[in-house]
Amino acid sequence: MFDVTRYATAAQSIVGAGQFLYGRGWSPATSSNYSARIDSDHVAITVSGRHKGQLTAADVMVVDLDGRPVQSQCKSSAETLLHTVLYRVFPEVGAVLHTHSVKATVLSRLIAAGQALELEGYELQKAFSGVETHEGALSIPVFDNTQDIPALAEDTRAWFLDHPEQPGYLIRGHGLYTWGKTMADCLRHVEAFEFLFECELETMRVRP
Ligand SMILES: CSCCC(=O)C(=O)COP(=O)(O)O
Ligand SMILES: [Zn+2]
Repeated sequence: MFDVTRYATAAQSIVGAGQFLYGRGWSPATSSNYSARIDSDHVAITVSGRHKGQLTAADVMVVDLDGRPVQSQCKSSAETLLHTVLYRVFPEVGAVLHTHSVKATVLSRLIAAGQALELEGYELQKAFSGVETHEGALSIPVFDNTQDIPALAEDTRAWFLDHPEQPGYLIRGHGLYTWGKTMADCLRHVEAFEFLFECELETMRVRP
């Protein structure tokens, strides 16, 4: 059982996130999925296939941390396990956002297999929770795209148990996953990533 008021608050934060992210062009054509924690065992998450710029509370459902629907006949996001694994690894996380921007998609295809996206020397790194200086390096892993979501969820679980300080990851040719204590933190992380992706792509353009 979950608290209905907490569910309604989580659903509203997801609807608002969709309006913002779709408006920025980062969640086109029904892509992306969003979630917000309700309590230690339940997460509100987008129903699969919904238009993220036109979400209402009816497009948000509840799953448990194994990704099973709770009091819903809907099908949750095809990538539900990529969300629930993060809520298990990081008990303090309150929101997870997955986006499909052009820059995340293109940049992820330019990173060689087995390499991470290294972000270093940018003042905007401080937009990530817990980062106090531009002098550190962020190492954003790029996982190969796959339709085997349980296997990808397990890969991300293993990687982030070892690297809990990293704020997100890319899936090659697919998109970005990031998270935060609150939905506001998580939205700030998406924005920061998008700025940094643009900087990296622009650097490659002027200095190939
Ligand atoms: C049209 S995008 C293909 C699926 C995807 O990658 C995505 O993010 C949306 O899937 P969902 O099941 O969450 O709607
Ligand atoms: Zn996706």
